[in-house]
Amino acid sequence: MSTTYLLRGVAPLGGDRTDVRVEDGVVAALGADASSDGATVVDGDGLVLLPGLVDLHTHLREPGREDAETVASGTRAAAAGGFTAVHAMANTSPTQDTAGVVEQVWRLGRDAGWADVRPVGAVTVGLAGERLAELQAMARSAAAVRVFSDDGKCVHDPVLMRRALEYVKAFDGVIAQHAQEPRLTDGAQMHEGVVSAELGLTGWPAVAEEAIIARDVLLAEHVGSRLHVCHLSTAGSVEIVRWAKGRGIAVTAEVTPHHLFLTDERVRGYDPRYKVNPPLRTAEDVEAVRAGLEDGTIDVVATDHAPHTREDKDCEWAAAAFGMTGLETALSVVQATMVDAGRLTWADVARVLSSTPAAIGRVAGQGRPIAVGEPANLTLVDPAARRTVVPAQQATASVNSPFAGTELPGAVVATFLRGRATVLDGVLVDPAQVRA
Ligand SMILES: NC(=O)N[C@@H](CC(=O)O)C(=O)O
Ligand SMILES: [Zn+2]
Ligand SMILES: [Zn+2]
Repeated sequence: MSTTYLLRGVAPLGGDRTDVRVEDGVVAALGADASSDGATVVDGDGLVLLPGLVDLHTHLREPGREDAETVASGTRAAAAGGFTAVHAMANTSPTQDTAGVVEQVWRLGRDAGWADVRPVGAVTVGLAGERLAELQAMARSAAAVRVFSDDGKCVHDPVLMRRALEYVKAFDGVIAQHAQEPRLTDGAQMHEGVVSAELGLTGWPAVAEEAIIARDVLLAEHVGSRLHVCHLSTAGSVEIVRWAKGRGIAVTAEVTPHHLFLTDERVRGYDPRYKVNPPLRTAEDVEAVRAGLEDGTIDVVATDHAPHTREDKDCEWAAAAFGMTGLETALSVVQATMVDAGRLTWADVARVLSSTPAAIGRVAGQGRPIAVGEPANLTLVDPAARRTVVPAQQATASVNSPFAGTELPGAVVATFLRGRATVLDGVLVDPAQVRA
């Protein structure tokens, strides 16, 4: 029998305080109807209750790079960050380009029990950009793939991109594009601008991202399919997506926490923790992505949690891998940059970090309203908490956080996956112990 919880005096979506009873995996009662009989009481004084967070863009690294992360360690990090579902990116080894591999990842997630794992299927075989992977077989597999991406690589061949967009319509899928024209980013090490010129590093121009997004929204319009833009990072990209939405094109876009917070000025110290794809941009770009998230042009915040081993990160700038961890700091960064700045409400946070990513990924039972009878996928947050990020204390198996040593607002007090606590009193609760 599962534990029953009474969340006392919590503020759903930051609104009025109420009691919430969690029983048998669902929200069983609200307000005066929510009795504490037989329940473990959680004091919710000052706490905001959100639907469990859903990440559209997570690298779990298994199979292939279990030295950087596993499905178990990555989903543990997800639970610690308040997530109840993650989309596991396809750039594993072997690539998630067959029904067999996506089912393996889905099963590892189910067995670990920390969060729902929705594998992303590769668009092309081996991410090579040459021929389409078995999209339909992945969609029809137990993993029920709906999001397809060659993330890390761009589907740069327009004919292949057109075919992929056409093909996924049959099973309500979406192509999530890593928008990067490869010929314009050959050997690029950071954002192309004033700082790259001063440092003498090969630059990565904004147009390399914007040209692909412009092409893809037109392709999506032409074939009448859904397009999702991964980790959009420039002011020009925001403008193109705003234009496309105005035209009625079915495009959605995500921004990462790090692109909401950090600029290319960080690269001056040559610390590879700040090396990421797409690169950290300018202060003007940061303001544009914040404004885009505020006005709804950008639909989603997605972590692009990209764990790397010390060997792959602790080296000279040019040799270091691209990527930063993010699952355990995402909510705090969104609070710092958007909520505390008065640009998003907690209800907006629920939209950009839960209901909209769940809708884009067609994730059943996640991102739902906090209402009686709904699955109890919930996150309880203390917005008044402050903490300094210490990567070695995080649940992720890697330490490449760009926020190490930074003080951030907010803390996850509890996470519930279908009524079972994966985090309680700010401490991870091992699913294996609950089952035993
Ligand atoms: N974001 C990154 O810098 N790296 C990602 C790939 C990606 O998201 O493009 C990775 O897999 O390490
Ligand atoms: Zn990417
Ligand atoms: Zn990625």
